[in-house]
Amino acid sequence: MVVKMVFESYGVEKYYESHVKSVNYLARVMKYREAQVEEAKLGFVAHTDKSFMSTIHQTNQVNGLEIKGKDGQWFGVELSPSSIVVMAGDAIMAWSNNRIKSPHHRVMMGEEKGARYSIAQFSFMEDSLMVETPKELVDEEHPLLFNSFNHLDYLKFFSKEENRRLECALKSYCGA
Ligand SMILES: O=C(O)CCC(=O)C(=O)O
Ligand SMILES: [Fe+2]
Repeated sequence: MVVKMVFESYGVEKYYESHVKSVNYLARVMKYREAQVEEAKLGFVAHTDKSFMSTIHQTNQVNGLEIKGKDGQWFGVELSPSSIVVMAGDAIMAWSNNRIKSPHHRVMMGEEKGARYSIAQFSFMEDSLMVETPKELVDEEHPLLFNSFNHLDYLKFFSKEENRRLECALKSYCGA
């Protein structure tokens, strides 16, 4: 639904049908233990998602998700039991020619409130297709910033130890 709105808002809804037909989904259930000592608060290291789009649903009342804002400051998100976070991944950042940014996020755990549970779903483009910026999103003011790429090959690139520490893996992988 959100992806459809994004396609419509950029006037490229004609690509939406073929897009939804060519994404696969991966779901992951997470349990984060409460921090045992002051230093051990990091539940999930800061990262950007490598997906096209992600959704995160926290299944209990223990918050911990933090997002890095444009100003570089981290802020925590308080999630109600019914809320679903929609997070842009690296692939939609490339697709949108950098209009939509994939934010850095992490999970920080406190010591008191007990374990945190969440379910995340990630969408990925099928192997036979490329993540490609629609030509409508490229013009003189917005030159093409990312070359088209195979999504699974990008995941393989990122899974290599030496590429995990890159400041922006996407730019290193397919920056134009
Ligand atoms: O559990 C969360 O809130 C975030 C999980 C996450 O960022 C991820 O799995 O990529
Ligand atoms: Fe994530």
